[in-house]
Formats: sequence, C-alpha cells, structure tokens
Amino acid sequence: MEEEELETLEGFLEWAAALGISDSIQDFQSRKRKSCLGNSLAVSIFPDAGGRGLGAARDLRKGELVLRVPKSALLTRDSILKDVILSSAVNGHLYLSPTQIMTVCLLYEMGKGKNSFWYPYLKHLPRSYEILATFSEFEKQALQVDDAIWTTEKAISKAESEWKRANLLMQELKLKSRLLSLRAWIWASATISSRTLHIPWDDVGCLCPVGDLFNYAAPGEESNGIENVESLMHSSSLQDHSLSTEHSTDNLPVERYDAHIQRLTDGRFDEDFGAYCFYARNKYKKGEQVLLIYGTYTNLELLEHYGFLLKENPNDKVFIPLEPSMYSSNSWPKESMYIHQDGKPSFALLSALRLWAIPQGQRRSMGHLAYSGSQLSVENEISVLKWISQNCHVILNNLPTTVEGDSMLLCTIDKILNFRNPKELGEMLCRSESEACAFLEASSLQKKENGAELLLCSKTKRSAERWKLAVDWRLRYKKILTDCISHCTEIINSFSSQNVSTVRTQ
Ligand SMILES: C[S@@+](CC[C@H](N)C(=O)[O-])C[C@H]1O[C@@H](n2cnc3c(N)ncnc32)[C@H](O)[C@@H]1O
Repeated sequence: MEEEELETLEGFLEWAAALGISDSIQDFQSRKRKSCLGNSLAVSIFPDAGGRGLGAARDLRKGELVLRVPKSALLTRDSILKDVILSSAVNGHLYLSPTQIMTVCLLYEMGKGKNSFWYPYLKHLPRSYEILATFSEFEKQALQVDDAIWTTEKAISKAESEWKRANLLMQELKLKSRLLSLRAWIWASATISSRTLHIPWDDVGCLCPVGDLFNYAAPGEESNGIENVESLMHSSSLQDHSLSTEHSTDNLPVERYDAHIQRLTDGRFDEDFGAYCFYARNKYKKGEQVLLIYGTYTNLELLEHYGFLLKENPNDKVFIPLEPSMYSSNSWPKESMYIHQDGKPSFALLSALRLWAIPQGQRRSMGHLAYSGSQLSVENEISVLKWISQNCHVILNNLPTTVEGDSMLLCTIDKILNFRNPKELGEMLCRSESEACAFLEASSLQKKENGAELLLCSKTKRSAERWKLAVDWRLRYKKILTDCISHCTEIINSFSSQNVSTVRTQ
C-alpha cells in the first residue's frame, strides 16, 4: 500500500474515534479526537513484515494497554443481522454454517456501499488476498509437495461448495452480480479468515476496525511458563484456526495442546470494559512495528488462512510419511511426529522410531525407555537417524527442483515483479528457466499492439506474487529436510568418532 493510501485513512481514523475507538488511556471516554490513533500507535507501512500495520507512536512498555475498540464498533453476525431484510432472509437458510452466514452478511453489507454504517471501514479492506483458495492450477502445482497441493485443492473445493450452497440466499437478497460471483465469495471468506478476532459469544468472531491492522508475530521461545498459564485463562487474539470449533482442548494431541497453551494474551474481548483490548506483548521503541500473535501456525497454515508465510517461523514443521507399523507400534498422535523448522526430529518422532527399531521380542521390556527419553543402544539410535535421513533424501530426490534452483527462481520472480521495462521483461522470460516460461504461458501477460512487448497487468502481478509464495514455501520445506539430514549425519558421525556404546536419547 502506497503512502497516498495512508493519507486517505485519515477519514477512517476520525470515524473510528467518533465510535470510541482509542489508543489513549486518558482519553478512552472522549469521542471528540480527530484520530483514534497518535497517542500509542500510528498506521505505517512495513514492507518486509505485512505492509500496512501499526507502529509504536512512542516507547511502549510490555503489557501496556494500547488500543480499545468498544463492542458497538465491532462487526459481528449479530450487529449486521440487525438489518431486518437480511435477518428474515437468513432465517430461511439456517442450514448454512455460521461462517457462511457471516460471509453473506459481509457481502450484503458491502452491497450497501455508502449507506452502510461501516462504509469507512469496509472501504479500506484489502481488495485481494493470496490465501490458498485463490491459487490457480499453475500456482498450486508450484507448491510441488503432495500435502500442500492437497491442502490447496481442499481449500478451493471448500470455497466453491460453500459458495454454491449460499447462492440461493444471496439471490434472494438480490445482491449485485459482482457480489454474487465466486471471486467475491472468496474475497469475503478471506476477509473473515484473515481478519476476524475471537469473541466469546460467537465462534465466527468479529471484524474489528483498527484492531485488525496489527500484523502477525509467531509465538516463539520467548514465552515463559507464567505467560503460558495466563494465556490458557484468557481467550486469544485473532482467530486461531488450528484450534477452531471442531476441536475442544480435551481431545487435542499433546503437542497441539502445548501450542494452545502458548497463545499469548496480547488481545482479547474484556467484559469489564465492554471492549476489545490490545496490550503490547513486548517493549517497543517509537516507530517499531507492534505485532500481534494470531495463533500457532506452520507456514502452510499461514498461507491457507492468511495468505503469507514467515521466513523464520519457529512453528513451521515437516511431516515425513512413516510406514504403517511405525504409527501402530506406539501411542503418539500422528500430528506430534514431525521435523522441527530447525531440522531436528520431534521428541515423539524419535521416540516412535526408537520403539519401532527395538527388535520385536524386546519391545515390551524396553518400550518404556523409548517413551521416557532415557538411554537406549547406539545401534538403535543410529538406525533411527539413518532411517530419518534416508527418507528425507528420498523426499528431496522426488521433488523436481533443488534448494539452489528454487533460490535462483525466487530471484527471477523478484526481477519479474520489479521490471519497469516491458521489452526487457519479455526477453528475460524467454531466456529463463522452464518454470518461468510456464508462468508466461499460464498467465495473461498482455501483448502490446506491436506484439513485441509485454506488460505486467495487476492480475498477472498478483499471480506472480502467489507463484513467489509457492516457491518460497517449497524452498523452506526443502531447507527443513536438508537441515534434518545434516543434523542426523552430524550425530551419527559423532558416535563413530567417540566410539560410544550408549547415548542419552534427548
Ligand atoms: C489482520 S490483517 C493485518 C493488517 C494488514 N496488513 C492490512 O493492511 O490490513 C492480516 C493480514 O496482514 C498480512 N500480514 C500480517 N502479518 C504479516 C507478516 N508478518 N508478514 C506478511 N504479511 C503479514 C497478511 O496479508 C494477513 O492476511
């Protein structure tokens, strides 16, 4: 988003102040400020971390209340359904899920244009998103990894079937044709998926003007025990899709339960204030971006629900396929057996493989050692590490491009995105790797009248952005596997050099 777009936000921030949204502790009751920001926070552009976001307007203390958004300013299903025409139409379609109803509500509200109470807010929502459901066939295939392709297909078909199911209601509401399209549906679902905040009275959550300008920081190792316990007691900030309503914490597998514990308390609806309250989760210097934890996500989950990924994501992980007997010989949940983003196998993966590598007859007597993390034989440990390392090699060898190839391709995509001279762009694409040529074919690169020059229209630019996300994702996936191979090899070599006969397992 460009600087001039920031200027147009002024009207929105004044409207927000009139609704009682405020970043000033002294002034929380006042609705007469020219802007709801300026005391603790300011809207700014952070090109490498989310684009438009909120920065510290002064030095902020950890734990300080930095923004309050009253309940009356939140866009919820309840508040939109105060419209009588909408609510009576919706009552005839209660077979739709709460999220589908919220999606229809949002499109209906958009259809009101300037007559909508929330128009100043709706006007500044992003016009497009890069979530997996928006990926074309080419962009989907660029992910290369079956699991990721499957997740994308699932996201696309879910969007399509939900749209079809809601179509009758939208027709009944006489939505304008542009709001009836699948494209509009995906836009509205992406808005809900990437911007809603958790509220205690509706699982769909709410859209929170100004509060949804916070960009994301991943929960990492900085969280301590006290914060963890506190976070269990309070509800979270932006919706945690990984813990959506289908799952209660009672039946969560161990490591996902830990992830739940790690959600921090940087934003929550506070019944006492009757408002959404946001707290600084760290100390911030003036000008630094103030970030919010939306939940614990892998990069694929971030892509699926939010349309971005993190270069350094402490919660990223890779699942490697195990043989059926490896799953059945232990009681670890499948989700807990993976490779961490630093290349280290998870405790559960190591433990399951150690158990599996114990000769059948000894499993009963030695099994508890594999679970507890105490000493097993060097032979057992080496066979486990070799198995992991070999399987990482197999996965990497079956993928069509290498880490180096993907890194080079990312540079090419950056050049494509930044090209100012269409002629050079055309020449470069003709010279470059086959995937770049395939992009040329798959996308609608516009030919100028003389046929020789190429222009990157905004649609093609967005397609190149999604292609870049796909390549960046697969590169990070491959790096985790390569780091895992190095990690395993290093330990195996250290055994041989020390000639040790027993080993601490963790
Ligand atoms: C709740 S909105 C945050 C505000 C948003 N940047 C805006 O301009 O309205 C969430 C979206 O911001 C972007 N985003 C948030 N955190 C990000 C990050 N750390 N890196 C890249 N994009 C991020 C993603 O597009 C995401 O879907």
